[in-house]
Amino acid sequence: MRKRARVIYNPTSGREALKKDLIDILAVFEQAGYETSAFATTADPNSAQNEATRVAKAGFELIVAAGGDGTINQVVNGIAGLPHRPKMAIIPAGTTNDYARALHIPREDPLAAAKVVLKDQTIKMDIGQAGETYFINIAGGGLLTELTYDVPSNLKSIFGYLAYLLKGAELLPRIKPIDMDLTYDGGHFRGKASMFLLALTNSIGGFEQIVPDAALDDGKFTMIIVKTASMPEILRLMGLVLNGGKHINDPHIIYKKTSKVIAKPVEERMMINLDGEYGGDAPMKFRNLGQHIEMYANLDAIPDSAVTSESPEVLEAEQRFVKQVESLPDGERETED
Ligand SMILES: Nc1ncnc2c1ncn2[C@@H]1O[C@H](COP(=O)(O)OP(=O)(O)OP(=O)(O)O)[C@@H](O)[C@H]1O
Repeated sequence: MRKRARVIYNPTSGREALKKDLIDILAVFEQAGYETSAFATTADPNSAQNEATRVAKAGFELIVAAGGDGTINQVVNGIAGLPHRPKMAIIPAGTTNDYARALHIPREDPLAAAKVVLKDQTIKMDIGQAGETYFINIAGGGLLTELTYDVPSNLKSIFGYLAYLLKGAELLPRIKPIDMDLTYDGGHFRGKASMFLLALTNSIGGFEQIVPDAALDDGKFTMIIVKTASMPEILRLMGLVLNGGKHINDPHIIYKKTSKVIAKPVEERMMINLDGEYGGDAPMKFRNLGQHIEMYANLDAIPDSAVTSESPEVLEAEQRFVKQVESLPDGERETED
């Protein structure tokens, strides 16, 4: 039997280019050896997720997520918990398209994005699990991340967001550090911070310098804790970001690699942001599922530093080691309070 592919596309996302090119996109996947059909997502917010689960259970070999980062997130949520997870391909059609940027998939031309499949290059991507939900790119908590819910979606890039904050002066008094308690591989932070972020790729809000050294398949999040909440300090840090990622050594920043995080609020409520959407309240456990979903990517264009040569077995051994270290009494571990 021929391999089967399902294109799950959001007919409302981004430009009309996706719908216009759909017939040609289907032909590309046929050319790649897949018997291909298409499903248009509906106003039901779970439609992409449900369809992804259905076709994965039916044994399809490939799901093509065509839309914005929200559609990719939903497809991943539909398959991440299943034992048989089809491969994925990405056709970006949103506004920011962080995920396609990380995989070096063309972002302006849906047909060119589809043709990446013809190169037959894939990468087994790490994804994150937070409670029962999965995320593909970024999780976070703290008041700086909570404010994103109020931001119009066309400003959801980090810098558009800062401009919005500076303009919308009524939001500024809400930015203050809150007490948080974060346990990560080999360390612990308890103190005031304006946000923490867990990144899976180096592509956040349209920028590649916030997490300059994120690897896509090393089984680890890059964690950033921003300890200051002063707007001039945050703007200075953004300046360091633009200046080649120099923020990572700043004393206001904790920058670590970790495969697991437990986030607990101390006194105030801490809402958790998963891929830009509200994802429940802390306490929350985050786990990196190393090399969990195989995706077509433009591997030639991805820098070597973003791809590990480690096999899943080596990653597993590393994670076992981390567990052993975590079971040591606190005094034998590094702490940061
Ligand atoms: N047929 C539809 N009618 C109305 N809403 C839809 C439909 N299909 C999907 N949606 C909604 O679109 C949202 C997902 O959007 P997606 O991320 O794909 O594109 P986008 O919003 O253009 O991207 P970006 O977030 O990058 O701007 C979800 O909230 C989903 O419920």
